[in-house]
Amino acid sequence: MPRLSIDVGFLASYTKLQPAVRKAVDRTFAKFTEHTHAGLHLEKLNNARDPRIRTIRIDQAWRGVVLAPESGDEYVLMAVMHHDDANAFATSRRFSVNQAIGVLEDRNQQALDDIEPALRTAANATEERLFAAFRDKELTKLGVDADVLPLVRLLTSDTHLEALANLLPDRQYDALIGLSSGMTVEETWQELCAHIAEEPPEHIDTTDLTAAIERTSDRFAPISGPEELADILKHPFDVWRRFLHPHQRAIAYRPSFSGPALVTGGAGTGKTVTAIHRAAFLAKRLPPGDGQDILLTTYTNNLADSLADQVGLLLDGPGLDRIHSTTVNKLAVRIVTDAEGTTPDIINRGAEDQLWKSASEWIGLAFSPAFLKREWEQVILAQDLPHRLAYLACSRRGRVRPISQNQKETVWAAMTYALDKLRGSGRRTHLQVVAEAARILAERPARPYQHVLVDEGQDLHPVQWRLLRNAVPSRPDDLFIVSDPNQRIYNNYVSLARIGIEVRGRSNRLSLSYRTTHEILSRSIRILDGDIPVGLDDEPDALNGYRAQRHGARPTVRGFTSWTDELVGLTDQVRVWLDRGIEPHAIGVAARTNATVDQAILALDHADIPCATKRAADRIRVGTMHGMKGLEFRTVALVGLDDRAVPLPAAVTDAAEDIAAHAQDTFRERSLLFVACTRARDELYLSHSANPSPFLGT
Ligand SMILES: Nc1ncnc2c1ncn2[C@@H]1O[C@H](COP(=O)(O)OP(=O)(O)OP(=O)(O)O)[C@@H](O)[C@H]1O
Repeated sequence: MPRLSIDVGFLASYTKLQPAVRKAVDRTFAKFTEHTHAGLHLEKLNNARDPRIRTIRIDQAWRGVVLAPESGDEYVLMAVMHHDDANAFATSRRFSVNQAIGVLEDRNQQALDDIEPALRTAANATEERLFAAFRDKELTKLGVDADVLPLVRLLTSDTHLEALANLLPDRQYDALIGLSSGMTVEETWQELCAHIAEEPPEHIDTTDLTAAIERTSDRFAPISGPEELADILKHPFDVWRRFLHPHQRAIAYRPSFSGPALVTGGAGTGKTVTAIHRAAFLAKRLPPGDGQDILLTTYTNNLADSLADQVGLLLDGPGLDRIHSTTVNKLAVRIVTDAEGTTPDIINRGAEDQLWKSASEWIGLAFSPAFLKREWEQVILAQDLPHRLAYLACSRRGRVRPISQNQKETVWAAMTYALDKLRGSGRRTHLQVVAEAARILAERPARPYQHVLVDEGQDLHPVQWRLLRNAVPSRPDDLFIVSDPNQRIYNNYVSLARIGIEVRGRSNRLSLSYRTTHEILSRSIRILDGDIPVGLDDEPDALNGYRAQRHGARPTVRGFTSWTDELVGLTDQVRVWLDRGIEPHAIGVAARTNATVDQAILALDHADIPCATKRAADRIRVGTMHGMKGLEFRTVALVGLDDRAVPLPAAVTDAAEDIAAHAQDTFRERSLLFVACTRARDELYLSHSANPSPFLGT
């Protein structure tokens, strides 16, 4: 039976069409999936570099370009273009299966033929050869095929190689770039393997298009029938729904993980997308029922809403109502409310800070409010220490500043004072409510969920992990966790193994950023200054292999002599973006503190630029760097990046008080700026007045 696949480039060309042409395209290609294409005329072209490429009439002006087999039944929709462009495209392309890694690739054969004489002339003028150090056998092992090899032997410089960037098959070009930039054959091979989910077989059958298409899931999506085609064409911009990187697909659609699984990867590598696909996959497998069996949870309400929206794009009908998207804190409030019959009264952040201030004063300022709060959250709540003796005996994991037993007595006295006061007010902190919910679930005979999926895992507190652990029975496919320790922006340093969540042997890494450009990524990585955080699996996370395929403008860094001028600079920049046609909601502006955010809003208002702190289609979004977590924009402006604000002195423990906490806090501030920068898809603008943040200098 004929099988149809879509090339991701087809969707890109489809998005540019007028609605009437789109309709004609829909009608034409629906026939393919109905297997009645015998009646469609696939036009063979004279001079085609690949006899399998045909065009198909959409209407008077438009043509589809299709890879159609001479025998066999694998069809690929490649593009839809204006008649002449379609003919030029169709005659110039040639498809092949990469002989090293087995992916399906294409080249601009006509342009390669055209450029060959110039390369030969240049080669005749010199003895130099770019790849003289490599034997044919080595190049062949890296996928360079018999047609490309003679051309490669003519190359004399990097510039000549770069001229072939969009002409050679992508993976063959990548291999050559790897070698020319000084990598060994083995290192280049490792890089190539990043494009496939599994080691390729010993022998690749270069005539097997079906297997090649399956290995190339980031570019080709096989279609099961007319409904699926219609569904894809209804959401042509949401490419992530069907085109997954082979690694994303291998993780999301793995039949089963024998226990909790962890997915790590830098910002924008599609961790959330992978979790959403996994949730949809698990939902479709659930036996019939009417409960919400899958918990999909994340850090903030906004992100939980966006997860729910994305799940809705993947699943409609069965399965969708089985997934409960919420935050851990909201889940806890619901459990406690159900158990106690009333909604818990939660203390706000200002009142909580005041509480620790008064506790610190009560012990004669022997320890600062920040120290006490951290000790309460990171030691007492984290280790679930129920009484004084347990605290005196505990090892204070995660806190490096040593304190004596006498000092522990003082700290405990302050804790007792603060907690008594809190109890007296009838209120609780968020974490206390979460701890209570974890306890309630632990005492119940049954767990409420079949599967729990966690996004932004790096920022959850041990108490929140205990709740999630108690929300699902320990068994295969219980927990699926997504995390990036380089994006940790709260004070939670968790070892999952200590909480009874063992992910060893089930850790997976994603490394290709789909969001941002190479230039923005390089700038953002420099902010981290080479520090390597430890992940939830107790392994250092150096962002190995983290990369972006797209290139774009280098980020702009602007220094001003005053904050007023800096705000004028901001409004000018936003105006330029708007004038270039960037939609307001695709522009993000962020600053380190609420006060600077307020001033940025005032400046934008004053310049008649509509803005809001929440998502709105016709307004640019302004918020704190914390508020940018998990979001993305086409362009991002970060303002107020002075040495007085980034790192924010109030958020960093004094080195004299606790040197380890100081280092942790400083890295957390770096991560915060990293998170904010990596929200940008295409352009990043950074500005400061006075001295720049030290993080910009590295
Ligand atoms: N396979 C894919 N094809 C196309 N786009 C993708 C793919 N995977 C992810 N994306 C897109 O890349 C962007 C980043 O994806 P996602 O939010 O899942 O990354 P993330 O790793 O969770 O990012 P962060 O850690 O910064 O929150 C999104 O716009 C998403 O739609």
